[in-house]
Amino acid sequence: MTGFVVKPEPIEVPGLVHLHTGKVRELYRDAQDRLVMVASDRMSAYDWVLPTEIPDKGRVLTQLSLWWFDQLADLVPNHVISTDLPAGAPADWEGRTLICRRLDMVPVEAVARGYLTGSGLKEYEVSRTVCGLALPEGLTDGSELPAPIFTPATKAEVGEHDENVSYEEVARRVGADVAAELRQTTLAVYGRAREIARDRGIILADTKFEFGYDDGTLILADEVLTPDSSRFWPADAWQPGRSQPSFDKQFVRDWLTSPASGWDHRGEAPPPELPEAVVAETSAKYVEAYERLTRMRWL
Ligand SMILES: N#Cc1c(N)ncnc1-c1cnn(Cc2cccc(F)c2)c1
Repeated sequence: MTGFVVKPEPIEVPGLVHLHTGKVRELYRDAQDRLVMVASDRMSAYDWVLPTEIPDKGRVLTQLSLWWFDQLADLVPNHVISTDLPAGAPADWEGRTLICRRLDMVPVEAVARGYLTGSGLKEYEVSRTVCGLALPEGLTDGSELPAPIFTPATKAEVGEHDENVSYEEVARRVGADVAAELRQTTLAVYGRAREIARDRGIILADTKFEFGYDDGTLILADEVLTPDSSRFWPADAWQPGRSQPSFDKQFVRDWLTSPASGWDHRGEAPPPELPEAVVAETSAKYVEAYERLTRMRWL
């Protein structure tokens, strides 16, 4: 259950209709029936939206997503129309706002995994499968899979975990043709992205895409290949058999699980505010992810 310590009130902007408050993003619709996606500086960890924001996180991850959309444009079209600020929007939305085509969304979280961890590991430990796909014996937390797999999930209610489903269940829900196109495109995009990341010393362990259709064409939507939608691991610290250090969340996880926080992440109490040092280190990690992946300086 992803909880908010304090659920944010959406900002009212003339001409925009607020549609949804996500864990770390807001969704609006404009007068031209386009979507306006605004990335906040909120961060989630241990199924909570933390009370402390991470400076510049929303802007860094939006610019990273735009860079990935560009890297992938030959594989799949995307939903971004522009990054122009809607009239009357707050100035601090600059750089973290995407104006997007409104699509007929496929109600499936299109997940690709190249490594075994998280919910996939949990299923594997019971059944030696993930989403019903048989995997070899002997795999452990962080193991590289023999080949990347498509492991779809159904979108959970706000605050709940997505539920892994089989490919056959996806085909039952959206039809065989859409299921096949979803799997093929997800694995092609993951394959390209994992190579780009690996060339930069970063393992893209897994990632979640959202797709929609526009006039019969499959379109890549949402945000893509950010540390919020993906697991990024520093390649030089990869060691199967244990939980891998997260590229962006490790400082926060380490502090929240240390005696210094006075918090039990398995309990019901909301998490405490983060110390300034942890905030600064985490903000720097998002900038580092941007600079290493894009090979551009974050100015
Ligand atoms: N992307 C996209 C999209 C599109 N291009 N067309 C129609 N619907 C969506 C859409 C609907 N929900 N979401 C998830 C979402 C994203 C961002 C913030 C949130 F709060 C929630 C995406």
